[in-house]
Amino acid sequence: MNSLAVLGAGAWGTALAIHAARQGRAVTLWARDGRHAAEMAEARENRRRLPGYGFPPSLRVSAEWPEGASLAVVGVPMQPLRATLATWPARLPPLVLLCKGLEGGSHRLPLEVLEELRPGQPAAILSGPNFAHEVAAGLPAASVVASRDLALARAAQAALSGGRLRLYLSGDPVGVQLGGAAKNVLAIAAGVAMGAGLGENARAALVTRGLAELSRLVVAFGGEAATAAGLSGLGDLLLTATGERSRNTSLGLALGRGASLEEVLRGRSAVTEGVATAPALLARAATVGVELPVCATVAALLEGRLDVQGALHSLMERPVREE
Ligand SMILES: NC(=O)c1ccc[n+]([C@@H]2O[C@H](COP(=O)([O-])OP(=O)(O)OC[C@H]3O[C@@H](n4cnc5c(N)ncnc54)[C@H](O)[C@@H]3O)[C@@H](O)[C@H]2O)c1
Ligand SMILES: O=P(O)(O)OC[C@H](O)CO
Repeated sequence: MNSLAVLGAGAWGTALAIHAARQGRAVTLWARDGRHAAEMAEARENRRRLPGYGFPPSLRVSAEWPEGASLAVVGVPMQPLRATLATWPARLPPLVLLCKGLEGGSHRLPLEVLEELRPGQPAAILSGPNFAHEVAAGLPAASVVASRDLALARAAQAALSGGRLRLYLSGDPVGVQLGGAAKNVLAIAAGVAMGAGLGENARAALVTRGLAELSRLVVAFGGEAATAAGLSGLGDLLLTATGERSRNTSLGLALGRGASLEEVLRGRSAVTEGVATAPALLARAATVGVELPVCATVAALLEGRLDVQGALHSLMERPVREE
């Protein structure tokens, strides 16, 4: 691997750029906004998205398109992915997407959006239990890099593993992407339960039944049940649904305490992927006849069709069945 580009200076892209540069790799962090790039180059830190973590010397910041990279990590969130890709040059190096979610409207997974726009573009997905600030702090973490193109996934694994970040390889990109999408929606459910004072029993039940929903969905889409039980599924669900640092859980907490969705979103600049993903996930699951009761309840809450008591009622009054 010669040089690595990180396209998009959000929190997670920046953390991975810092991590890779610490491993001695030549890394260019590209920001679309020239002012943001200039600020980062001056401060040697991304004060807008990941304050407090200085850039290693081998991390270069640029608003100029990084030519000649042999691999590029894409740090753009799910909803702006399509519009952002459309502005990029025709020829791109192999890509590693970081986003977790489904596109509203098309209900597509990240690699599907890419394939639709750039047919044949080599790409992988990286997903797992990773808060950006912990990786930037050099704390130990693990994640999964998945692609149908295992040679590319191996190249990404080699380029980004090292130090305290351990990447596992997977040939199940659909299962990995569904895990990253569903955990955001399920984390909102966990947050609502805690915010509304429903108790830790309720949270554990929601997370576990949510994992069962995810497993059914992964298998229905031709993925492996083991992927749902791995880092990108159970692992990320554990982290996101229990960590108050999670934007999805904290949004759920606020809703559970009685705030409206508009109030919560008004106060944030960072993405909360579960909001747009909840209805998209349901629509996608309906195409293969998979029922997602916990995710459906979150979607109904977000759309204002249910309040917390109504949500609780709709889940508890479902017919009892085998686990
Ligand atoms: N932050 C984390 O800890 C973390 C960890 C793992 C995965 N992820 C995933 O990585 C993706 C990026 O998350 P993040 O936390 O780095 O994002 P962020 O909110 O910190 O930054 C978003 C980045 O995308 C760019 N962008 C382009 N178009 C945009 C638009 N229309 N709206 C918002 N931003 C736009 C912004 O300029 C910015 O660089 C998400 O899908 C998220 O789920 C995040
Ligand atoms: O803050 P969240 O909820 O977007 O979660 C961040 C990461 O996806 C955790 O793996």
